[in-house]
Amino acid sequence: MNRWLLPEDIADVLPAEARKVESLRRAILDLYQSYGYELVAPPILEFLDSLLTGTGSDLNLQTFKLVDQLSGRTLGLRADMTPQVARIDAHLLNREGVTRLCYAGSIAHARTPVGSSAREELQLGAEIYGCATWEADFEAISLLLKTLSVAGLNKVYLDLSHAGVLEGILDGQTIAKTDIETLYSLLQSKDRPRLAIWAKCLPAKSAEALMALTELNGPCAQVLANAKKALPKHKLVDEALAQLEKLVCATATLASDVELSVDLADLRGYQYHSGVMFAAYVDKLPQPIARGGRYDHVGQAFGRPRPATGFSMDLLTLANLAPVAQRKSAIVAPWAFDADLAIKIAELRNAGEVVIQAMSGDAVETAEYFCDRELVVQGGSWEVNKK
Ligand SMILES: N[C@@H](Cc1c[nH]c[nH+]1)C(=O)O
Repeated sequence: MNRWLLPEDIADVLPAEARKVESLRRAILDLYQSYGYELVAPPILEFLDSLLTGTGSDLNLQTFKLVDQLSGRTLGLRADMTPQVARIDAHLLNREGVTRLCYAGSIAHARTPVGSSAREELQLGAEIYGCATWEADFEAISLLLKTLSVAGLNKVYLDLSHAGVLEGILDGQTIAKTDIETLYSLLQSKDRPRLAIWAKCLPAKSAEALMALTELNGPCAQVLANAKKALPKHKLVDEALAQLEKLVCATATLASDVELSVDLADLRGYQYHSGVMFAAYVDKLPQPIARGGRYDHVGQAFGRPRPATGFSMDLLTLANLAPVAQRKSAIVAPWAFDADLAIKIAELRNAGEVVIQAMSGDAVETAEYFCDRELVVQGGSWEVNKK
């Protein structure tokens, strides 16, 4: 076996792509800064019980585990930074007002996520804590759309959903965790025959509502109007539909090229999501490019209830879809102990040029730069010439 083989669905990021990823990362974090988001950098490893606080079994299954040789305790390699950022807000910052945080860091999945071919991602996201009303969800959605536009992705399909609808329908029923997981996947795949069998144990009204959910998807106004008729009257359901209505109206005023739809059976987020949920899609990618939503219970699990909402995405996937950046042009310089040459190179670099020195006469090989000029001696001084 080749010793340099990498594990399945783990890959290197090579120069031209890495540069694209890095320039996007900088542009997006600068955008978040202009909105007042503060950058945080949680550790890549944590005690497993802390890492999974307030989350569901889906995140547990996605988390790589290892033993800490210092404490003997089990550590988890993060599969999602969002709960870590909630921990920072709840315990380390301890603020009462609205806090906006953003982050960019590596995460790893124990199993390759459906539709993906990578177990490592560069997760980038923004979260708002301390605001329980829809304005925070709206800011998260607006910022998500701006982020995609910074990456050159302007045609976006935004799917909205709400965890409160299902919670309202199932209110008063005791359902085992594993059964709930099956329900999520049946709703996700809109598998009506199997859903009908699954729902047999429920009162007829709840079973009918679950079946109705699989058809409540499509243009927002129509779906929300149908939902009001088809779903049972329940405080949680009514609140969820009212929140979605407000968000849809506000999002429709955004100037970008967004196609909005509602899919009340699409609860594609992690199980910790508790309110409005959204997924953004772009052409040429079957799975969402970004996901987000409300998760008010995570802070509570850390001992300090804090409303929370936000979104995250994989920067590597985003960079892959972003239009190809032009190769930066570069100047090739010889390698020599020459004070004038050193001064000239420093001047050019200070002026923003890329200057690459050729070692011992070898040709410069680079995929990232386009070496279209060279430094040569002309009339006793170093000058830049076209190659
Ligand atoms: N981290 C979540 C998305 C999210 C961010 N903030 C709230 N939700 C995910 O990967 O699905």
